[in-house]
Amino acid sequence: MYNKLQYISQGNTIEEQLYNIHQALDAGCDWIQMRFKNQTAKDTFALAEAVKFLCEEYLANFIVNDDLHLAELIAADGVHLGLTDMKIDEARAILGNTKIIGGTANTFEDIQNHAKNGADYIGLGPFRFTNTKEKLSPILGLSGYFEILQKMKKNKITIPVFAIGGITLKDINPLMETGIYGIAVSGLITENDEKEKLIQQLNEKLYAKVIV
Ligand SMILES: Cc1ncc(COP(=O)(O)OP(=O)(O)O)c(N)n1
Ligand SMILES: Cc1ncsc1CCOP(=O)(O)O
Ligand SMILES: [Mg+2]
Repeated sequence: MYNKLQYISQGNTIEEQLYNIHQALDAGCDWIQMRFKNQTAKDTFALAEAVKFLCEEYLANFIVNDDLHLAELIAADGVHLGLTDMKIDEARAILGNTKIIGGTANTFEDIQNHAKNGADYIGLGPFRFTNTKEKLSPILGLSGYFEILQKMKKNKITIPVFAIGGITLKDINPLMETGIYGIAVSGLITENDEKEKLIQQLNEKLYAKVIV
């Protein structure tokens, strides 16, 4: 089973990225998604190699945002694909069944398609506005998650759903009550000065028993 907390990396340079990822690993994150936008192929490859090495050292899962070929090249644990990235079934055909493939969703229909096409998990969002990503899809809010998770239940779709977008500690209990599996966060961890304490608090809430 997957960890319930995924850290999405931040940083405009290789050094910033490595610093942030290292801090997250040190503080107890065991699932990293490397998200390094608008960079040269050379720098992205160099960062990916370094992150792979770090994640191996910390026994953490390592997935790459957007770039399936990079994930394949460096033998990452998987890839996260958005609605405008490579299609999930195409990615599955290339990566095989042993790698993790996550897919972004903003609607129930997106989830249906991803589940049918062989995704391992869904990143459903945005929960609320965030500065971390440009061109956000429509904001779902708690009611959006509730509606979509109810439809999943009705249609017996059981793929794990990770909430994403502007999530803070106090959002976790209400979000978990909608039936999500976990969360993917970037700013919350990157910008916190007491990361170890934060991650412990996040995990306590994420792994508390919730009856849905
Ligand atoms: C876990 C998770 N969920 C959603 C996203 C968003 O992916 P995408 O829509 O492709 O946007 P970018 O991250 O590529 O800007 C994600 N990265 N991770
Ligand atoms: C990648 C992505 N996709 C939807 S919101 C988002 C950013 C999440 O980052 P943060 O946790 O800082 O809001
Ligand atoms: Mg993407």
